[in-house]
Amino acid sequence: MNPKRYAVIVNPYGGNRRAIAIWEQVRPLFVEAGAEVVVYPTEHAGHGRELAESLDPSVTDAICVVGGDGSVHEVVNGLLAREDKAQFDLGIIPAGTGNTLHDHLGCHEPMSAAEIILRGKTHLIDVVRVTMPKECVYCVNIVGWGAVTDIARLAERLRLLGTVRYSAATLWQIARPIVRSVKLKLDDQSIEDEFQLVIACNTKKTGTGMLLAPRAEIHDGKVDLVVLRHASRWQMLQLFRSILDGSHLSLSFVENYQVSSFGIESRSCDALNLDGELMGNTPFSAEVLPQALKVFV
Ligand SMILES: Nc1ncnc2c1ncn2[C@@H]1O[C@H](COP(=O)(O)OP(=O)(O)OP(=O)(O)O)[C@@H](O)[C@H]1O
Repeated sequence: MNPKRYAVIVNPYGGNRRAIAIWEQVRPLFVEAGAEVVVYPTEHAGHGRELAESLDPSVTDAICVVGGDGSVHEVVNGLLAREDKAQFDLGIIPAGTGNTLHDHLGCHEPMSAAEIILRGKTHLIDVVRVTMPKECVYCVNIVGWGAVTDIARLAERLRLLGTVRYSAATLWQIARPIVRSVKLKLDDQSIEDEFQLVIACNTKKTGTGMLLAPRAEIHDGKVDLVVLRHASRWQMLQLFRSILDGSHLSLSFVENYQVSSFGIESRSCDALNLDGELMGNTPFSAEVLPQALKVFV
Protein backbone atom coordinates (compact mmCIF):
# COMPACT_ATOMS: atom_id res chain seq x y z
CA MET A 1 0.00 0.00 0.00
CA ASN A 2 1.30 3.47 -0.83
CA PRO A 3 2.02 5.73 2.13
CA LYS A 4 -0.74 8.24 2.56
CA ARG A 5 0.35 10.28 5.57
CA TYR A 6 3.03 12.78 4.66
CA ALA A 7 4.94 15.22 6.84
CA VAL A 8 5.97 18.03 4.47
CA ILE A 9 8.99 20.02 5.63
CA VAL A 10 9.24 23.33 3.76
CA ASN A 11 12.14 25.73 4.08
CA PRO A 12 10.50 29.17 3.53
CA TYR A 13 13.91 30.63 2.70
CA GLY A 14 14.89 27.94 0.19
CA GLY A 15 15.39 28.85 -3.46
CA ASN A 16 15.39 32.57 -2.80
CA ARG A 17 12.13 32.27 -0.82
CA ARG A 18 10.24 30.36 -3.54
CA ALA A 19 9.72 27.14 -1.55
CA ILE A 20 6.31 28.03 -0.05
CA ALA A 21 4.99 29.02 -3.49
CA ILE A 22 6.37 25.77 -4.92
CA TRP A 23 4.60 23.77 -2.21
CA GLU A 24 1.31 25.60 -2.97
CA GLN A 25 1.81 24.69 -6.63
CA VAL A 26 2.10 20.95 -5.92
CA ARG A 27 -0.30 20.72 -2.96
CA PRO A 28 -3.39 20.10 -5.21
CA LEU A 29 -1.78 16.86 -6.44
CA PHE A 30 -1.60 15.60 -2.83
CA VAL A 31 -5.22 16.68 -2.21
CA GLU A 32 -6.42 14.92 -5.38
CA ALA A 33 -4.58 11.75 -4.33
CA GLY A 34 -6.42 11.80 -0.98
CA ALA A 35 -3.16 12.15 0.94
CA GLU A 36 -3.09 13.25 4.57
CA VAL A 37 -0.60 16.08 4.80
CA VAL A 38 0.85 17.98 7.74
CA VAL A 39 3.04 20.93 6.70
CA TYR A 40 5.98 22.03 8.82
CA PRO A 41 7.57 25.32 7.68
CA THR A 42 11.07 25.38 9.16
CA GLU A 43 11.57 28.16 11.68
CA HIS A 44 15.33 28.20 11.89
CA ALA A 45 18.42 26.53 10.45
CA GLY A 46 18.59 23.03 11.94
CA HIS A 47 14.81 22.76 12.34
CA GLY A 48 14.51 20.29 9.45
CA ARG A 49 16.87 17.96 11.25
CA GLU A 50 14.98 18.30 14.54
CA LEU A 51 11.68 17.50 12.83
CA ALA A 52 13.07 14.45 11.01
CA GLU A 53 14.54 13.20 14.29
CA SER A 54 11.31 13.55 16.25
CA LEU A 55 8.33 12.90 13.93
CA ASP A 56 5.99 10.22 15.27
CA PRO A 57 6.14 7.09 13.06
CA SER A 58 2.70 5.97 14.22
CA VAL A 59 1.06 8.92 12.44
CA THR A 60 3.51 9.58 9.59
CA ASP A 61 4.48 7.25 6.73
CA ALA A 62 6.73 9.49 4.67
CA ILE A 63 8.60 12.78 4.83
CA CYS A 64 8.69 15.21 1.91
CA VAL A 65 11.30 17.94 1.83
CA VAL A 66 10.48 21.07 -0.15
CA GLY A 67 13.86 22.75 -0.38
CA GLY A 68 17.37 22.48 -1.75
CA ASP A 69 20.49 20.48 -0.93
CA GLY A 70 20.87 22.08 2.50
CA SER A 71 17.35 21.10 3.56
CA VAL A 72 17.75 17.53 2.27
CA HIS A 73 21.06 17.24 4.12
CA GLU A 74 19.40 18.33 7.37
CA VAL A 75 16.49 15.92 7.07
CA VAL A 76 18.75 12.99 6.17
CA ASN A 77 20.88 13.72 9.24
CA GLY A 78 17.77 13.84 11.42
CA LEU A 79 16.48 10.55 10.04
CA LEU A 80 19.76 8.69 10.53
CA ALA A 81 20.25 10.07 14.04
CA ARG A 82 16.88 8.76 15.28
CA GLU A 83 17.23 6.77 18.50
CA ASP A 84 14.21 4.58 17.67
CA LYS A 85 15.72 3.79 14.21
CA ALA A 86 12.23 4.40 12.74
CA GLN A 87 12.28 4.56 8.94
CA PHE A 88 10.34 6.95 6.77
CA ASP A 89 10.25 7.01 2.99
CA LEU A 90 11.77 10.27 1.79
CA GLY A 91 10.38 12.43 -0.99
CA ILE A 92 12.20 15.48 -2.29
CA ILE A 93 10.65 18.40 -4.15
CA PRO A 94 13.22 20.77 -5.68
CA ALA A 95 12.94 24.26 -4.20
CA GLY A 96 16.51 25.35 -3.59
CA THR A 97 19.24 27.12 -5.48
CA GLY A 98 21.07 23.78 -5.63
CA ASN A 99 18.99 20.60 -6.11
CA THR A 100 21.63 17.94 -6.60
CA LEU A 101 20.08 14.78 -5.18
CA HIS A 102 16.77 15.79 -6.78
CA ASP A 103 18.42 15.88 -10.20
CA HIS A 104 20.19 12.57 -9.67
CA LEU A 105 16.89 10.89 -8.79
CA GLY A 106 15.01 12.43 -11.73
CA CYS A 107 13.04 14.88 -9.55
CA HIS A 108 13.98 17.79 -11.80
CA GLU A 109 11.00 20.00 -11.28
CA PRO A 110 8.30 20.29 -8.58
CA MET A 111 5.25 18.85 -10.36
CA SER A 112 7.02 15.73 -11.64
CA ALA A 113 8.72 15.28 -8.23
CA ALA A 114 5.30 15.35 -6.54
CA GLU A 115 3.97 12.81 -9.04
CA ILE A 116 6.95 10.56 -8.30
CA ILE A 117 6.21 10.77 -4.56
CA LEU A 118 2.50 10.05 -4.99
CA ARG A 119 3.24 7.08 -7.27
CA GLY A 120 4.82 5.50 -4.19
CA LYS A 121 7.70 3.60 -5.84
CA THR A 122 10.84 3.63 -3.66
CA HIS A 123 14.50 2.83 -4.06
CA LEU A 124 17.28 2.36 -1.48
CA ILE A 125 20.23 4.73 -1.75
CA ASP A 126 23.67 4.85 -0.14
CA VAL A 127 24.61 7.39 2.50
CA VAL A 128 28.16 8.38 3.47
CA ARG A 129 28.90 8.58 7.19
CA VAL A 130 31.69 11.06 7.96
CA THR A 131 33.21 10.55 11.39
CA MET A 132 35.25 13.37 12.91
CA PRO A 133 36.70 13.59 16.44
CA LYS A 134 33.70 15.45 17.85
CA GLU A 135 30.81 14.74 15.50
CA CYS A 136 29.40 12.45 12.88
CA VAL A 137 27.66 13.77 9.75
CA TYR A 138 25.72 11.89 7.05
CA CYS A 139 26.07 12.95 3.41
CA VAL A 140 24.10 11.99 0.30
CA ASN A 141 25.91 14.11 -2.25
CA ILE A 142 29.59 15.00 -1.70
CA VAL A 143 32.41 15.03 0.82
CA GLY A 144 34.95 17.59 -0.37
CA TRP A 145 38.34 18.76 0.85
CA GLY A 146 40.91 21.25 -0.47
CA ALA A 147 40.11 23.46 -3.46
CA VAL A 148 36.42 22.53 -3.34
CA THR A 149 36.20 23.91 0.20
CA ASP A 150 38.34 26.95 -0.53
CA ILE A 151 36.11 27.80 -3.51
CA ALA A 152 32.88 27.36 -1.53
CA ARG A 153 34.23 29.56 1.29
CA LEU A 154 35.30 32.32 -1.08
CA ALA A 155 32.00 32.09 -3.02
CA GLU A 156 30.12 32.65 0.27
CA ARG A 157 32.06 35.89 0.79
CA LEU A 158 31.20 36.97 -2.79
CA ARG A 159 27.41 36.40 -2.43
CA LEU A 160 26.72 39.91 -3.73
CA LEU A 161 27.91 38.75 -7.17
CA GLY A 162 24.99 36.27 -7.46
CA THR A 163 25.62 33.00 -9.29
CA VAL A 164 28.77 34.42 -10.93
CA ARG A 165 30.40 34.08 -7.49
CA TYR A 166 31.27 30.41 -8.09
CA SER A 167 33.12 31.14 -11.35
CA ALA A 168 34.89 34.11 -9.75
CA ALA A 169 35.95 32.00 -6.75
CA THR A 170 37.12 29.17 -9.02
CA LEU A 171 39.27 31.53 -11.11
CA TRP A 172 40.80 32.95 -7.94
CA GLN A 173 41.59 29.43 -6.72
CA ILE A 174 43.29 28.62 -10.04
CA ALA A 175 45.35 31.80 -9.84
CA ARG A 176 46.38 31.15 -6.23
CA PRO A 177 46.27 27.37 -5.73
CA ILE A 178 46.71 25.97 -2.23
CA VAL A 179 48.58 22.69 -1.85
CA ARG A 180 48.41 20.72 1.39
CA SER A 181 50.37 17.67 2.61
CA VAL A 182 48.05 15.00 3.94
CA LYS A 183 47.58 11.27 4.34
CA LEU A 184 44.73 10.09 2.09
CA LYS A 185 43.20 6.74 2.99
CA LEU A 186 41.34 4.77 0.32
CA ASP A 187 39.93 1.46 1.59
CA ASP A 188 43.10 -0.43 2.67
CA GLN A 189 45.49 1.89 0.81
CA SER A 190 47.24 4.94 2.32
CA ILE A 191 48.87 7.72 0.23
CA GLU A 192 51.00 10.47 1.79
CA ASP A 193 51.55 13.33 -0.65
CA GLU A 194 50.71 16.91 -1.58
CA PHE A 195 47.13 17.33 -2.77
CA GLN A 196 44.99 20.17 -4.07
CA LEU A 197 41.60 18.56 -4.16
CA VAL A 198 39.82 15.44 -2.98
CA ILE A 199 36.12 15.07 -3.59
CA ALA A 200 34.04 11.97 -2.94
CA CYS A 201 30.79 11.83 -4.89
CA ASN A 202 27.69 9.76 -4.22
CA THR A 203 25.78 11.52 -7.03
CA LYS A 204 26.99 12.05 -10.60
CA LYS A 205 26.57 15.82 -10.56
CA THR A 206 27.28 18.41 -7.92
CA GLY A 207 26.96 22.16 -7.39
CA THR A 208 25.50 23.95 -10.36
CA GLY A 209 25.45 20.92 -12.65
CA MET A 210 29.14 19.92 -12.70
CA LEU A 211 29.45 16.30 -13.88
CA LEU A 212 32.15 15.40 -11.38
CA ALA A 213 31.46 11.68 -11.14
CA PRO A 214 29.86 10.42 -14.36
CA ARG A 215 30.31 6.80 -13.25
CA ALA A 216 28.78 7.24 -9.79
CA GLU A 217 25.77 5.10 -8.90
CA ILE A 218 23.87 5.98 -5.75
CA HIS A 219 23.11 2.40 -4.73
CA ASP A 220 26.39 0.58 -5.46
CA GLY A 221 27.92 0.77 -1.96
CA LYS A 222 30.76 2.96 -3.28
CA VAL A 223 31.69 6.61 -3.70
CA ASP A 224 33.64 7.94 -6.67
CA LEU A 225 36.66 9.98 -5.65
CA VAL A 226 38.20 12.64 -7.85
CA VAL A 227 41.73 13.41 -6.66
CA LEU A 228 44.14 16.11 -7.78
CA ARG A 229 47.69 16.11 -6.47
CA HIS A 230 50.10 19.02 -6.99
CA ALA A 231 48.91 20.45 -10.33
CA SER A 232 49.95 23.46 -12.42
CA ARG A 233 47.59 26.41 -13.00
CA TRP A 234 47.08 25.21 -16.57
CA GLN A 235 46.12 21.74 -15.34
CA MET A 236 43.73 23.28 -12.80
CA LEU A 237 42.11 25.29 -15.58
CA GLN A 238 41.77 22.16 -17.72
CA LEU A 239 40.20 20.31 -14.78
CA PHE A 240 37.62 22.99 -13.99
CA ARG A 241 36.66 23.31 -17.66
CA SER A 242 36.27 19.60 -18.19
CA ILE A 243 34.25 18.79 -15.03
CA LEU A 244 31.31 20.51 -16.70
CA ASP A 245 30.88 17.52 -19.03
CA GLY A 246 32.72 14.79 -17.11
CA SER A 247 35.66 14.61 -19.53
CA HIS A 248 38.16 15.33 -16.68
CA LEU A 249 38.38 11.58 -16.03
CA SER A 250 40.47 11.21 -19.18
CA LEU A 251 43.04 13.81 -18.03
CA SER A 252 46.29 12.07 -17.06
CA PHE A 253 46.80 14.14 -13.90
CA VAL A 254 43.31 13.50 -12.50
CA GLU A 255 42.93 10.35 -10.40
CA ASN A 256 39.64 8.52 -9.99
CA TYR A 257 38.87 5.83 -7.39
CA GLN A 258 35.78 3.90 -6.41
CA VAL A 259 35.92 3.00 -2.72
CA SER A 260 33.67 2.09 0.17
CA SER A 261 35.73 3.92 2.79
CA PHE A 262 38.17 6.83 2.76
CA GLY A 263 39.57 9.50 5.03
CA ILE A 264 42.09 12.31 5.41
CA GLU A 265 44.64 12.93 8.14
CA SER A 266 46.42 16.28 8.10
CA ARG A 267 48.65 18.28 10.37
CA SER A 268 46.40 21.31 10.01
CA CYS A 269 42.69 21.38 10.77
CA ASP A 270 41.27 21.74 7.22
CA ALA A 271 37.64 22.66 6.60
CA LEU A 272 35.35 20.23 4.75
CA ASN A 273 32.53 20.68 2.27
CA LEU A 274 29.76 18.24 3.24
CA ASP A 275 26.86 18.13 0.77
CA GLY A 276 27.67 21.69 -0.33
CA GLU A 277 27.72 23.05 3.23
CA LEU A 278 30.92 24.26 4.83
CA MET A 279 31.06 22.16 7.97
CA GLY A 280 33.43 19.79 9.77
CA ASN A 281 37.21 19.49 9.69
CA THR A 282 40.03 17.05 9.15
CA PRO A 283 40.90 14.53 10.42
CA PHE A 284 37.97 12.40 9.33
CA SER A 285 37.17 8.90 8.23
CA ALA A 286 34.18 8.11 6.04
CA GLU A 287 32.37 4.96 5.07
CA VAL A 288 29.54 4.22 2.70
CA LEU A 289 26.42 2.87 4.40
CA PRO A 290 25.01 0.83 1.53
CA GLN A 291 21.33 1.41 0.74
CA ALA A 292 20.64 3.13 4.05
CA LEU A 293 17.82 5.42 2.95
CA LYS A 294 14.56 4.76 1.11
CA VAL A 295 13.61 7.49 -1.36
CA PHE A 296 10.75 7.90 -3.81
CA VAL A 297 11.89 7.52 -7.41
N1 LIG B 1 13.60 29.28 8.81
C1 LIG B 1 14.87 29.26 8.47
N2 LIG B 1 15.66 30.33 8.70
C2 LIG B 1 16.95 30.34 8.31
N3 LIG B 1 17.57 29.31 7.70
C3 LIG B 1 16.84 28.22 7.44
C4 LIG B 1 15.45 28.14 7.80
N4 LIG B 1 14.99 26.93 7.41
C5 LIG B 1 16.04 26.29 6.84
N5 LIG B 1 17.14 27.05 6.86
C6 LIG B 1 18.48 26.75 6.32
O1 LIG B 1 18.54 27.11 4.96
C7 LIG B 1 19.59 26.32 4.36
C8 LIG B 1 19.49 26.30 2.85
O2 LIG B 1 18.30 25.72 2.50
P1 LIG B 1 18.01 25.00 1.10
O3 LIG B 1 19.10 24.12 0.74
O4 LIG B 1 16.64 24.45 1.20
O5 LIG B 1 17.89 26.21 0.09
P2 LIG B 1 18.88 26.85 -0.97
O6 LIG B 1 18.15 27.91 -1.67
O7 LIG B 1 19.46 25.78 -1.84
O8 LIG B 1 19.92 27.46 -0.06
P3 LIG B 1 21.45 27.82 -0.27
O9 LIG B 1 21.68 28.07 -1.72
O10 LIG B 1 21.61 29.01 0.59
O11 LIG B 1 22.16 26.58 0.26
C9 LIG B 1 19.47 24.98 5.05
O12 LIG B 1 20.76 24.41 5.21
C10 LIG B 1 18.81 25.28 6.38
O13 LIG B 1 19.71 25.08 7.46
